[in-house]
Amino acid sequence: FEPISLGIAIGAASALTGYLSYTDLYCRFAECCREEQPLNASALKLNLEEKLFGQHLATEVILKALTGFRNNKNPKKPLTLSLHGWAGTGKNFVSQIAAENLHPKGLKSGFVHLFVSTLHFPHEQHIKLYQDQLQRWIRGNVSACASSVFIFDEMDKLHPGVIDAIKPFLDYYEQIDGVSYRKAIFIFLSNAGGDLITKTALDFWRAGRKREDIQLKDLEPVLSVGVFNNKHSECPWWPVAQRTDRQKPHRLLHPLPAPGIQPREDVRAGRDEGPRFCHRRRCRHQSGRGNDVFP
Ligand SMILES: Nc1ncnc2c1ncn2[C@@H]1O[C@H](COP(=O)(O)OP(=O)(O)OP(=O)(O)O)[C@@H](O)[C@H]1O
Repeated sequence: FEPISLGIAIGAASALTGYLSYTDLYCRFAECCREEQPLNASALKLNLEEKLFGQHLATEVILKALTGFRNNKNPKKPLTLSLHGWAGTGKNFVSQIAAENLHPKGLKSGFVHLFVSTLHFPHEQHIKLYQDQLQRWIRGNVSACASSVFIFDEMDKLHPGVIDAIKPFLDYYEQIDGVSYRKAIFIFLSNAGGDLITKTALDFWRAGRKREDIQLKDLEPVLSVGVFNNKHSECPWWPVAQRTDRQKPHRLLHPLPAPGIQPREDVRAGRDEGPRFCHRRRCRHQSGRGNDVFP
């Protein structure tokens, strides 16, 4: 079939049968947010099992957290996942799998936003600018799509000032200026604690135990003390973790020798003044102001 004729044929058939709504038709050709659409848990499970190796805890926790969150019509706060592990253990990889299952275009989606600390927030002297632009970015994109996904890579290298800019979106707020952040998903990737996770795995191996025997309870105390409870921790967003843990300590999950996970949900609702809509590769100001620092 030739695509234009096929499109017209589908349109005509839809109009005649009433089978496809305008939205359905539109979303066949353009990317739609589809925030109400539940997550296909079987597809996500299959994806994780087939593509992600050696990360049974990450698989289990991500699957549980994402399906539970997306199938909840009224989440109290956004979902926050924190993945820990050494370099090359699959944190970005698993984030991509998660993103693709939330928005089919994955990292190419206008609803999935990837930030790399050293790339997007490199200069300490520009922290105020980063804070302002990041908050506008999040507001603008959550206004456009409530189920937007924000991935922050290299969290351990992110300036605390920038983390302060993210924190309000993770907290419990019903609404801020009419925008709800409850359906947004924040994924933080960090090398912090990677050595501790690896040491635990090594201890298991030396004791003749299988990697799959490692359970969350084996990692939680190690990471809690070594990363989150340590004044000199590389994990600069400890205050967020601390507050959340106090609220829901049972949600503090620690993963494996690689994507270690620490899912917890945080929430906050907010509203955007709506001055602009930002997408992953560009930021357009409705007011006609200049571009953001983000690519
Ligand atoms: N557990 C895994 N299962 C399958 N493939 C993996 C796994 N870990 C890493 N890989 C492969 O290695 C590549 C690099 O991994 P990835 O970028 O996800 O690591 P990372 O933990 O994010 O590292 P960094 O901390 O340096 O950002 C992935 O694109 C993937 O192809």
